[in-house]
Amino acid sequence: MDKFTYQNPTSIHFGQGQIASINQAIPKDKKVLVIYGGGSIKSNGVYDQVTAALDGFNWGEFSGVEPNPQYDTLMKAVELVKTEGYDYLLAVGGGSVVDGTKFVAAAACYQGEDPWNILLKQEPVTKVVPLGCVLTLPATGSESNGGSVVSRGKDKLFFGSPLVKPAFAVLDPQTTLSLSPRQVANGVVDAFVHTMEQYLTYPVNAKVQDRFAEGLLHTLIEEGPKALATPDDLAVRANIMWSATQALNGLIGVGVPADWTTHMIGHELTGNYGIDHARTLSIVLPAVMKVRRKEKEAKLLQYAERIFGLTTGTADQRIDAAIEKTIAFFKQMGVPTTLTDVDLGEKDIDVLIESLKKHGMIALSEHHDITPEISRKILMTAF
Ligand SMILES: NC(=O)c1ccc[n+]([C@@H]2O[C@H](COP(=O)([O-])OP(=O)(O)OC[C@H]3O[C@@H](n4cnc5c(N)ncnc54)[C@H](O)[C@@H]3O)[C@@H](O)[C@H]2O)c1
Repeated sequence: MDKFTYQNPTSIHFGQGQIASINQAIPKDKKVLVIYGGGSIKSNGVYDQVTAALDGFNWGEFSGVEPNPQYDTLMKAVELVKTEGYDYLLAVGGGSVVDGTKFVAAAACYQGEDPWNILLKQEPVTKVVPLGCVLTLPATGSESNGGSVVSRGKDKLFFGSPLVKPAFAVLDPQTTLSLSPRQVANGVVDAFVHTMEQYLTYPVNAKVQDRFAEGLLHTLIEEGPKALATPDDLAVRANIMWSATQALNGLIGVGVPADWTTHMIGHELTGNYGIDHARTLSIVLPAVMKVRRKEKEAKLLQYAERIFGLTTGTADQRIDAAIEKTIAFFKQMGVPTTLTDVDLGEKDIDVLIESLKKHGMIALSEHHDITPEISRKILMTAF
């Protein structure tokens, strides 16, 4: 196991009715800006619960943060924070709203030339407006990590800072009951791929992280299809919600290598073609598993045995079967697993490779050896 320092400062308020706890979680002297998306929180009762919990606070609101939050929209919120003197941000929504709020938190305190450089040039974040969140879509883990993904035109870029980890996150599974089957499936697949990207590398004798990751994979494989078949089952939603948080709150990733190739190629698919984030991952991950089967052999065999009980046949046969079972799980969740499924052809690959190069994604993987040519091979394998 590699050495690490781990701290997760986000207080989690989990369970039905926990939105009320934001009344105690935010300091009373703060002026709070509630940031949300297209308004689903107004039809599912979440907005009413949030406003009730903010009784007695000085607060305002900013709506309209899009899926794959857009820089120009977020900069309007930054302006509002500065002109109105908000000193606390409350994100209410899915990963896009939480990510967008993290950027607002950092950009509102940014002293440099252009806040886009936080993403483009990875300029360090030194000060932020504090933030908390009410999560309505279990998927990204953004509710208790320091990551954020923001889009500007076709550029979809990532920044990370411990300073933007939310101070608290409310996770009430009840809020997820209004999600469409598509968004439920996307969330399960996103959490599954986060786990895989921190697990499917090479062994470093990190038994706790491995078995924790395997527990999350088992849970998502068991509960994901149930969430589609019995959409009112709150117990299923609770298990998915907690899995998604644990998949990317840093815990399974400490002391082990990670391979974010699937996410980085996936961002180009969303940036260029608008494909839902999770649906890019279900297309790219099986191809990464196929192309990198030698580099990942030991962990692929462990995955085959511990997740799918595959113990007979040659190593190659077990790996093939594990990849097929992964694809079958994605198909069960109703997400695409090939570029053909989303109507892309070979001509689109040049566009994607150029975007990867433009964004500096030229040395991906746990070995930093996935060049644009290997990314091309991965994409060609994804048909
Ligand atoms: N910060 C991270 O660590 C991290 C990790 C992975 C992905 N991401 C990013 O997060 C974004 C995706 O976030 P997401 O998957 O949570 O989806 P999302 O926030 O984009 O939401 C998807 C859709 O679901 C709707 N929605 C949300 N909650 C709802 C509810 N309870 N009922 C009905 N509709 C609801 C939203 O309005 C939106 O239309 C992408 O930009 C992705 O790149 C971030």
